[in-house]
Amino acid sequence: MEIVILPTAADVARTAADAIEQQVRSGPSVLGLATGSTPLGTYQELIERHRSGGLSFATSQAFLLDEYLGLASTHPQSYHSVIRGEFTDSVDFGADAVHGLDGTAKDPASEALRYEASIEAAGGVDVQILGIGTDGHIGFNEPMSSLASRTRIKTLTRQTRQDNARFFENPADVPDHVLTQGLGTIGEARHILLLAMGESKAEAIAAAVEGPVAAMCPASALQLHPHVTVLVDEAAASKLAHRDYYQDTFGRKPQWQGL
Ligand SMILES: N[C@@H]1[C@@H](O)[C@H](O)[C@@H](COP(=O)(O)O)O[C@@H]1O
Repeated sequence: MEIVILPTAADVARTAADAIEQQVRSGPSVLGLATGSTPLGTYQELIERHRSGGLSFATSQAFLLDEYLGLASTHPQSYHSVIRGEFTDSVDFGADAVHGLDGTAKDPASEALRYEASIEAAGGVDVQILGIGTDGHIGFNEPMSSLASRTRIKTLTRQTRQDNARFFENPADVPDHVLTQGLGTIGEARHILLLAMGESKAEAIAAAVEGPVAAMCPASALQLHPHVTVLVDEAAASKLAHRDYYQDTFGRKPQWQGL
């Protein structure tokens, strides 16, 4: 795991965009996209680089992490709609290149299997962007999710429903259930970028990075992954015990090869 502490949220967004740009410019790529407010600055950066820097996503594909059960892809708060509005419609992904889970599938268990198969058929995810919930969830893998879990239905905690209520007109409209890639599924991405900004994420980041690997903090499963880059601003890094070490080592690898 590489922990990169940056002065501001804008620096986190730029650095994440650098890693994604490098991947996309290397050839046809499969990106794993997260929703939530955390990656929005990164998506803005990528849109800007598409418009003014010629960055093209035309040969790339994207897979969403998760989806609310019961929301059609046309519902404004479905993650399908959100990712289109915040990112993918503003760049040049091909038609059908942005994949998501169908929240209205009649048989969610089959939908989960279909999704796993489609990620595999695409060759797996090259770079996965992740935010983190205040309780340490990634995707919608709430505490106590199996560290080996695959795409499946999950029930949201009260905390997550409260955290996400700000996106809905009425807090009671936040669905109880979701479909989410599992921790095992996410862990197959070849490079994972975990992003966090602000003090509200400081505890979750400390538990994910320095705590024990435990289902109580699903993001701690990332400690088992060979290539994770954690990009945090000062506030989100504020509860890390070994900040000095991370700051001393960043950029000083014997053979620096970027993120
Ligand atoms: N399923 C999403 C996660 O993918 C996201 O990381 C988390 C944090 O959201 P935010 O970035 O808005 O803090 O929220 C949701 O629960």
